[in-house]
Amino acid sequence: MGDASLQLRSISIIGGGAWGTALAQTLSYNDANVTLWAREPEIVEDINARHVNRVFLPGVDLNASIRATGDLAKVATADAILAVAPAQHLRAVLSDLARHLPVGVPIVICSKGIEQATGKFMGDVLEEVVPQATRAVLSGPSFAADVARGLPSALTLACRNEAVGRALTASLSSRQMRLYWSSDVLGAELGGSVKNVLAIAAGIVEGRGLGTSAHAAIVTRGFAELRRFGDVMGARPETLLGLSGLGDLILTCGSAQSRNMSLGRGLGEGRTLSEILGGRSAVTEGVYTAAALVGLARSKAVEMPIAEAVHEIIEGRLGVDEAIAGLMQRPLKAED
Ligand SMILES: NC(=O)C1=CN([C@@H]2O[C@H](COP(=O)(O)OP(=O)(O)OC[C@H]3O[C@@H](n4cnc5c(N)ncnc54)[C@H](O)[C@@H]3O)[C@@H](O)[C@H]2O)C=CC1
Ligand SMILES: O=C(CO)COP(=O)(O)O
Repeated sequence: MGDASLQLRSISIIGGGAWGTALAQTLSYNDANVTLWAREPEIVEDINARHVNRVFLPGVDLNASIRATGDLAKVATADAILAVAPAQHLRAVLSDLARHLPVGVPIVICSKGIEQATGKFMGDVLEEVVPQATRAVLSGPSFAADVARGLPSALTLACRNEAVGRALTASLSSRQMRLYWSSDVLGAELGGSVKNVLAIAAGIVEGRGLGTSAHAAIVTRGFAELRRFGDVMGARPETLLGLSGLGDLILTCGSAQSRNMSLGRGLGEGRTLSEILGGRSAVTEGVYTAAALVGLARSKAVEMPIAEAVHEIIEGRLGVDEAIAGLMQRPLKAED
């Protein structure tokens, strides 16, 4: 599959967190030079000198061919760029990168979130900041630690330009990471953003000891919210039912390996948000996306009671038990 003329010989990854590092690791075994941009000089040093990222991906020996840099100009000339900074910082990083970029370079959004200040998805942020780029999204069920260890995974690669999309799918797939091409860019990034908020709810249910029946209920009704929101936003139903939607929801809600799920679990156990966030350096996207998601849903008159409850708990306006009682006592209605 793919257009040989678009074969990627060099790939740059913007973001030296767990996911950027895991992607660098898996792609370094394909036939491409991989360069990772990290914001922290100690991570650049760790990767170049010791082939590890002890802060964000401890315990993984990285391929010595991966080069790291703190200079955005050095990563701008690659055949494709993977953008993996946290959602609330992506605009700033892309703005710094923009002036170094050639026209038409494919930029693949791998971050999952909605910008709080604007309510925009990352693809829209990219289009605003780097209008000359070809936009793509890589999303699906994939814990960085699994991918970095070479365990099998399957993800969606979305790009409206079919030739570029198929070329990216071919070049970024590996024996361990199987990609499926889609032209639904918004649908592919919507699932990954919304599931982080829903995973906090699933974690709360677990932390509160509400049982596996309640867990199944929250994931299923959460998916109903994701689908309702996706329909109104213009995502395709098959995308929402695919890897980037239902697939990532199942993964993230079902494992405490998820930062979002484990944060919810902590809240359910009675810990405060600041206690939980104070003890971690990793980004927990759902905490920041919840407000943006609820704002967008309200503006489009989409009912999302679970996302609303998560938002109210995060804002400190609602207790966990009140939120659960509120969800259980909503007026009875047809299942949709
Ligand atoms: N970790 C995972 O398993 C996966 C993560 N993702 C997504 O990838 C994105 C990045 O997450 P991770 O790599 O896990 O991050 P991480 O939690 O491992 O590391 C935090 C990252 O945030 C960066 N950062 C902190 N402050 C910043 C600032 N002011 N400006 C720019 N960058 C800043 C750090 O440099 C570091 O790269 C997120 O949107 C996440 O949802 C997607 C799939 C899997
Ligand atoms: O997006 C992810 C898996 O697909 C990672 O989820 P967390 O950010 O909740 O750890």
